[in-house]
Amino acid sequence: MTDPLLQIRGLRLERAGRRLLDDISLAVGAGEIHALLGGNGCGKTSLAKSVMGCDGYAPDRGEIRFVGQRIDTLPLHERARLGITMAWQEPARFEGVPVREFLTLGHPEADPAERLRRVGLAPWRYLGRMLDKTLSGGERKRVELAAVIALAPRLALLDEPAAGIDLRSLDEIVRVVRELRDAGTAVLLISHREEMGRIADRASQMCGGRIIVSGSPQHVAAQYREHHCVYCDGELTHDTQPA
Ligand SMILES: Nc1ncnc2c1ncn2[C@@H]1O[C@H](COP(=O)(O)OP(=O)(O)OP(=O)(O)O)[C@@H](O)[C@H]1O
Repeated sequence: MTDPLLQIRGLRLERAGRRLLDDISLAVGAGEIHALLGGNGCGKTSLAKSVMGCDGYAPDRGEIRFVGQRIDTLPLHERARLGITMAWQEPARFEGVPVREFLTLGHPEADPAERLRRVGLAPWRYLGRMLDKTLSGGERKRVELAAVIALAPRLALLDEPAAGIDLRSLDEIVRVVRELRDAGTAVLLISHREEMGRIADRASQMCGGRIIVSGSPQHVAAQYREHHCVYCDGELTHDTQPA
């Protein structure tokens, strides 16, 4: 890969005496889907939050570069301005916001109906709804993806876009993620579902805060299925080692 859009080197994150991220190195190219697979609690979301610049996730070691520029000390809003966006695993922060408003945040001139159509949702059915528990999981994921697409980000961090959704919705989400990639967005696709790895151009598997294998999606998915982790034996995270 020439000149990756996102380049992470030697990233370490320690919190509450635990090493949540341990020597993470990862590169994602422009217009590439990179799947980050791993079981519960292995550090996928923590890594995404470090890249996005969320409060409390500044790395203790290592660097994050975006288009060659160090971004690990920039605040979240500056990273967003550079074109990085994240779809949250738990979009609780937008609970109760009208769908129409959610899809035009910061862009009052935008057409929310067109945004819904792009993710296969009928505008007449959803524009009057709220982002709350009356939306099904799959509907909510699609509304969330519609908001990401609308931003046309250079890098989208998608945290479990397929969590809790049915097979039909999964097909829709796969289609939308591919469209995002085809429009030039680099995607870091976080999932614990092996089949999401298959839609990627490259993949990595995390375990215990480390990346234990990177390569072709087929290779990583096969490894993930077998879960041959050389670093841990079912431990969720590695305790911080004394210096
Ligand atoms: N700020 C924090 N302070 C202490 N521990 C944290 C913090 N953030 C995350 N953790 C812990 O770090 C580990 C990794 O969490 P993370 O959310 O990154 O995992 P994940 O791979 O995304 O898991 P899942 O698939 O279950 O969402 C978990 O054990 C979690 O409890």
